[in-house]
Amino acid sequence: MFIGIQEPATMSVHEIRHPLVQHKLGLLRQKSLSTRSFRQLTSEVGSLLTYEATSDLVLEDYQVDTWMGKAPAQRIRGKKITVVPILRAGLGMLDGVLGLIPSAKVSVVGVYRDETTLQPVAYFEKLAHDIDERTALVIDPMLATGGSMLACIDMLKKAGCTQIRALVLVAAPEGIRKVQEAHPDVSLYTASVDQGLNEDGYIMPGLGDAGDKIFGTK
Ligand SMILES: O=P(O)(O)OC[C@H]1O[C@H](OP(=O)(O)OP(=O)(O)O)[C@H](O)[C@@H]1O
Ligand SMILES: O=c1cc[nH]c(=O)[nH]1
Ligand SMILES: [Mg+2]
Repeated sequence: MFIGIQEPATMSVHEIRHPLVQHKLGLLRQKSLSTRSFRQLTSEVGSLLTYEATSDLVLEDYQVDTWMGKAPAQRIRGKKITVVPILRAGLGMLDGVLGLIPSAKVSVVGVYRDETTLQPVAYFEKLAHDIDERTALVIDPMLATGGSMLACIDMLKKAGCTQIRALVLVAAPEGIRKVQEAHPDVSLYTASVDQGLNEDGYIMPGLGDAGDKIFGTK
């Protein structure tokens, strides 16, 4: 029997208004931020989004042996999670997510957005062999047009994965709509639903090019 998180029939969008998340998001938006600080904050917000996205994991009761004998305790039932970073920028959130779920399997997906057409180009896929039994937490700092997230979800579903949650630092309404229409069963956790996209497909105000900021490539 699959024991995981039960997904609602329609896509739910969770904008996490927690003060720590909003404070860190403000810092991430600063124009002059070092690669080191951007990387650190991306990981921290990734961790806080994970905390929210796992708040309905199913618990089971058990007895723990303590210093004074048996005592009632609870543990997560199943523990079947795979984290799915979308290369490259998704790697920036991975440490933070694994900090809270250290034993999760990691399924890596490579997708980049063609700079001219804005269309997603899938180039890598290495998924947990039992992904059909796992809840997937897809991580990517940016949901812009939604093309990259859609390409990733398509890969996961093709491999038999039925429980998918997307964790992004910032989301554009255009991308949310696209994912919502194609995959209403996928829930989204984000620090901010931003204003929208500019003519180059960048999120406004967004974070700029997250991949370049995490890896220091521009
Ligand atoms: O919603 P979309 O319009 O598809 O855009 C979002 C994608 O763009 C960025 O990746 P990018 O293509 O820059 O690749 P990188 O992470 O390797 O820099 C970002 O990390 C998302 O994956
Ligand atoms: O605003 C955006 C859009 C796509 N990719 C980014 O890194 N930033
Ligand atoms: Mg990039």
